Amino acid sequence: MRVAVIGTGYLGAVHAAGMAQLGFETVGVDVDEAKVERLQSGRSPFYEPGFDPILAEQVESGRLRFTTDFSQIADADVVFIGVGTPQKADSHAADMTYVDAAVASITPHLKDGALVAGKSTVPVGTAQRLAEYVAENTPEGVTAELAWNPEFLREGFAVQDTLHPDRLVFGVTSERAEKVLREIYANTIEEDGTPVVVCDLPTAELVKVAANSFLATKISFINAMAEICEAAGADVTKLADAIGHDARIGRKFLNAGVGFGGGCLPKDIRAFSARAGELGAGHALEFLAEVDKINTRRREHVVDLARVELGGDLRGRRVAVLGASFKPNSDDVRDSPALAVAGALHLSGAEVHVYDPKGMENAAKVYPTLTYAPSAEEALAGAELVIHLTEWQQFRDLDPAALVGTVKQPIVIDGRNALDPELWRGAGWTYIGLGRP
Ligand SMILES: NC(=O)c1ccc[n+]([C@@H]2O[C@H](COP(=O)([O-])OP(=O)(O)OC[C@H]3O[C@@H](n4cnc5c(N)ncnc54)[C@H](O)[C@@H]3O)[C@@H](O)[C@H]2O)c1
Ligand SMILES: O=c1ccn([C@@H]2O[C@H](COP(=O)(O)OP(=O)(O)O[C@H]3O[C@H](CO)[C@@H](O)[C@H](O)[C@H]3O)[C@@H](O)[C@H]2O)c(=O)[nH]1
Repeated sequence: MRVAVIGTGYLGAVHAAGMAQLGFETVGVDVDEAKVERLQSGRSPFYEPGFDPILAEQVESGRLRFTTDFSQIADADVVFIGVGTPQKADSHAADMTYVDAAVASITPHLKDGALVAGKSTVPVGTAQRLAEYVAENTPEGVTAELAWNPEFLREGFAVQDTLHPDRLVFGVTSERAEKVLREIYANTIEEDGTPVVVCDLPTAELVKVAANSFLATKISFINAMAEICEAAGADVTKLADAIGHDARIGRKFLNAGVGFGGGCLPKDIRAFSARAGELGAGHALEFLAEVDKINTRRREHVVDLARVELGGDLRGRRVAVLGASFKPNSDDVRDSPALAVAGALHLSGAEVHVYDPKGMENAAKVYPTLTYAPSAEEALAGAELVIHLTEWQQFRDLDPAALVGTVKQPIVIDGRNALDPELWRGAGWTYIGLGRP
């Protein structure tokens, strides 16, 4: 079988390389010429652990190629759609222009029997609408079908999650579509025993936003507990350990701190709520507005803490921010809590020096007025306050004893509760965790 992947961002590029790695001849199509050129030369346009070698190897083998020419999908048996669905500029809803444009661009080139498999995260009802569009607009004599196959990969683990997902969801309208998808994913289904959930189109679309809503709710739940712990003088990390031992709750996604960000969780809960409203079921998801509010409050809380630690006025105060990407092992700064905090401090007049191992190039595009330091040590030099906001291993490994003499004032706010309080306090620092005494 031959595969095409439309949209070669974080999802699509890794999916395309994964498909090639599984032995399928694969073409990745994107409208971004620079991105396509870079990918075609075997170099990744973004940082994702383990991706570069697979990309280089598959492009080199000739099994994987990238183009801006949509007619190159003409021999594809399966065409995956992985273009962006960002939040609209003027509302909480998802911007569907990219998905609609991608489907309009491939439809004239689809071959008879092709399966279009949507992977982008979309408002429920999109798949049915696109299925009708494809059925009505394929060339004379061509019958093509549409399925929805949502993607659950995590950035930082994208390669592993693409090749060995926890589960597969096939939203289909025919046995044939299910059979094609089972063939595509035969490797993981047979070797890993990956569970497959076969369902209708709207259920497949909803599984994706339901999963992200649950994850976001879990994080905001523990951050709400952090607020209570702060008020009561309790420790949210111990609380999370204790409730997490209950297998029904589980410890994962109970790390309290500055909250969730990224190109998925924040915009997905908002788009889901907006769509529920359109369906007349907005009341069912009112709690997601609270989840969002708790999350935003965490960022504000860190800025407030910084202001208090610096005596009430941030103007002219030198602050080191460790972290720019929305999570470690990624260069993605979309809706990054670290950058939101750094930006707010800067707007309040602080002199902010940011360091991140991989996210600084992207950060500088979004926040060009912040100062970017070439190393963590240089960000810290002369700082009156250090704020740790993205828990890269490199930051966990910092030696507080070696750094204590380089700052003007040894105070650290650990916005991820990931540094060792005893170690930092033992080295002479004032350590402030979130939701911890
Ligand atoms: N990033 C993730 O971890 C992840 C995981 C699961 C699902 N998703 C979902 O997958 C989708 C893509 O996310 P992403 O993070 O890869 O986004 P991204 O912004 O990194 O990539 C999107 C790509 O689509 C391209 N594009 C836009 N319009 C196009 C068109 N008409 N034709 C061809 N290409 C076009 C863009 O140039 C860009 O390269 C979103 O719906 C997102 O919610 C993302
Ligand atoms: O206990 C936790 C866990 C995560 N986070 C934060 O939550 C955000 C999202 O983290 P994560 O979910 O690991 O990253 P993503 O790569 O955005 O992945 C999510 O979004 C993707 C896109 O939809 C889905 O495919 C994934 O399954 C889903 O986990 C990040 O800012 C994390 O710092 C916390 O604050 N506390």
